[in-house]
Amino acid sequence: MVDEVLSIINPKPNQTFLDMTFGAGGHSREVLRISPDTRVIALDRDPLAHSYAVELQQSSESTVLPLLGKFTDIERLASDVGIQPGTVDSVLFDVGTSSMQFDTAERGFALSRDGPLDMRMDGSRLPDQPSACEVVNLLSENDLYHIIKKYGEENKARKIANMIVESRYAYGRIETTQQLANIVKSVFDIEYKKDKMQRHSHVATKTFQAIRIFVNNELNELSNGLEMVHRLLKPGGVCVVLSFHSLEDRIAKRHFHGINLEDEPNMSVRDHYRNSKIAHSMDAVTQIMEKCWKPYSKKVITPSDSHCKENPRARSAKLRAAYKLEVNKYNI
Ligand SMILES: C[S@@+](CC[C@H](N)C(=O)[O-])C[C@H]1O[C@@H](n2cnc3c(N)ncnc32)[C@H](O)[C@@H]1O
Repeated sequence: MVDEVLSIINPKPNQTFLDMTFGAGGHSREVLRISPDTRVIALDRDPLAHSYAVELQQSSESTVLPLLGKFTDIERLASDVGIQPGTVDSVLFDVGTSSMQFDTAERGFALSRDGPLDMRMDGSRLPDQPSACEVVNLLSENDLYHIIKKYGEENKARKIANMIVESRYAYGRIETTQQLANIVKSVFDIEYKKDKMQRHSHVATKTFQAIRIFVNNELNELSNGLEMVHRLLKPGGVCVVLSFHSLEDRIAKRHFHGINLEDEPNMSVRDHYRNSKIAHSMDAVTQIMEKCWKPYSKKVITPSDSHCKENPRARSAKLRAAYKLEVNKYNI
């Protein structure tokens, strides 16, 4: 959805564009093609993606500032290169894994390629960050259940967590993506099932997604990152979030539109309203969040049918955008 993203960002000379997910630099390069005099700040937590941003900086006539770090490092990193709060014109989060990460078996993201169970977007640069291997082998059955249920929205989470722990006892450490895929597969009678969009997806897809989200703390990163970029944006500046699954889209929606209790998983609206104290505090949170952003559109933007035919992977893409309102309520 590059065209949609660019038409919302609408880059102009002397403006500052913050690419929070540089990856292979597809979006940043398009911004510079349209507007070479836009300054691009290129963040990524992945050292390989960062090296591409450095290459772009060295080969381009434009101003490119490569930053290595996570969304939640952005205020510190931006300040280190002289970017002050309230000075950025546009921001893009194109969240999820890049094809460079997914297609490299050694990174351990893909269940279709056998590799070590790793899944760390930062590679090994942060010594304290656990890999997928440590998560799968060291966490309790109950913790694994919660991760697979919450981040994978997997109905068979309980059985899968149990099977992982049984396999650890029976066969020792689970080291590879194929071992984990086979353990999950043994809980199902089939290898592939149809997803909501009637595609055939491997039965371990949701479990892999859940573990990846946990390893990289992806949902907290996005939520806290949105608060930080709000402070960096100018009033009237725009933030775009392009996501590929519902958990991330829900976070963007919460920030840009406020909380809709009807949308909250595992949460009964009636239960909340039974306790008026909670209902009151939820109302207050909603109001504060709504005053931070003015949504670009009421509804989520999805790719056209023709776009999906050209690029089937884009089918689950969801785009939301919002403008920063004058008053920054996050600062109170
Ligand atoms: C889908 S790719 C972006 C592709 C990019 N827009 C392009 O056109 O090439 C997502 C990128 O975001 C990075 N990423 C994901 N979560 C991040 C986080 N919390 N902090 C920094 N980078 C992150 C990943 O490392 C990955 O390179």
